[in-house]
Amino acid sequence: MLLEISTSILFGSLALKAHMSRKGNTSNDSGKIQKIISLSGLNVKDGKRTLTTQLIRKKRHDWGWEYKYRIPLGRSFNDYLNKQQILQDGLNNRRHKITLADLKELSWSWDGNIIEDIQNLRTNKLQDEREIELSFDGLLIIRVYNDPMPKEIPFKPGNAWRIPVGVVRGNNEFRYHDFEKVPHMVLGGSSGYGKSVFLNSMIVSLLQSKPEHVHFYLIDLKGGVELCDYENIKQTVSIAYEPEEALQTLQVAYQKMRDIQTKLRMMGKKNVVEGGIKERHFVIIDEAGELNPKEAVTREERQLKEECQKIMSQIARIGRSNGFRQVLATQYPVGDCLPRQVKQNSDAKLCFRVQSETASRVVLDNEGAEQLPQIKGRAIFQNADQREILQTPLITTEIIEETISRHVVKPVTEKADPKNVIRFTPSKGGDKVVERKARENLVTFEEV
Ligand SMILES: Nc1ncnc2c1ncn2[C@@H]1O[C@H](COP(=O)(O)OP(=O)(O)OP(=O)(O)O)[C@@H](O)[C@H]1O
Repeated sequence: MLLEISTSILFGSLALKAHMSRKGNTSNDSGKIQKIISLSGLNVKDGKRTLTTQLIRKKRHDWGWEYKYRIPLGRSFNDYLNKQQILQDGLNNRRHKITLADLKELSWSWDGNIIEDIQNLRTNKLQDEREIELSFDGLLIIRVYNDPMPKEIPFKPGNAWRIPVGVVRGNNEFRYHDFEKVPHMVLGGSSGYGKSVFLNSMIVSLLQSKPEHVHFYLIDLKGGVELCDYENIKQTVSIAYEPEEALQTLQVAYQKMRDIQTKLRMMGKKNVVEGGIKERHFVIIDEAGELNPKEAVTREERQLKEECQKIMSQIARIGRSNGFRQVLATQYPVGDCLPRQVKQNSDAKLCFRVQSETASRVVLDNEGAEQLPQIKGRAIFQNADQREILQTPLITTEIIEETISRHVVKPVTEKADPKNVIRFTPSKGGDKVVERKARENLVTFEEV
């Protein structure tokens, strides 16, 4: 009898331990974190005293543990941020041990080959990576997550002017960006981390939820490889692949914005919402760094790029009330690649991994994006209220093609009313602008 009771208690506690361990709830790493902090040289010597990083609070959550530390005088949050990888690797070391709970779990699913099962368990443990995140609110906050974030999230459209941005940790909740609330966005990230995929998700989401009211002014300075798919849809008013064409596309957008402004003034309304205007106009520039006048070789090129940046700044300043939204993406976030006024007016920022703290500052006004893991689609999304790490959706070519196929129109060649013609210096690709403007029956360009 006594033996039966003690066996039940033993197996009951083993089962509970295995369950807790599966949920990651038994692993309290505060001691280990403090040890790693100390070994990586973050404590401070003050004469004979050593000032340490003091644990103030720890809290268990469904997703893992949160630890709060007071950092010693003489250390900054950045010092800890620079050691993030060391901390993460140190914490993951311990997981390589096979525990009693693991063996207990194994016994439940044992299929007769214990050696192979233990080998598999060890391999899985070695690949098992917990991720950590650091932040600062007066105290250093270290979050240790039980499970890594998913590396691939399928595309899911938003609704109205809300587009999907990505999925956050823990409950895998989708975050959206509402262009009615925050009209402009900047995107940054080193090559190959997901800027263009994100732009595609955004355009497809808008096409699916607002096909009758969305208008695009697309500038693809990566030679047209990313946005050319949208060239022949009715929502694309103008598209450009070279800086000269970019100026024309921006001029078309600017002219339209002025027309709306005049219309609203005549109606006595302050903005498109008050004026009942449902159309929204999206100026999207992939590789805005190509329009940086500082990078120009000739005087003409510099003037052209300055003109482009002037219009981008004006759209950023007065676009909101006139229904204009601007999204700029850049792979080279250096100081002046994004005009100051554009940055000041773009409260939404999405930054994939970048090379340096400086690049992170250009996009986010904060460091951090240089510490993101080398995972495609992993980004920091920041607006006035919050800053979160998320995994952006991966849209498939099939979804893009299927969405586009619903809106393709044949290029129209008729000209607009001659009295609306603006003159411009000829360049490659000008015809494309003429065609689209004529189709929309807006102001058109005519070569001189
Ligand atoms: N959200 C994502 N989830 C998973 N994989 C992704 C995601 N975004 C991009 N990728 C992968 O990364 C590749 C490169 O993405 P993308 O073309 O968007 O990079 P980019 O930042 O625009 O690079 P570049 O500036 O060099 O063009 C994609 O072909 C895809 O395989």
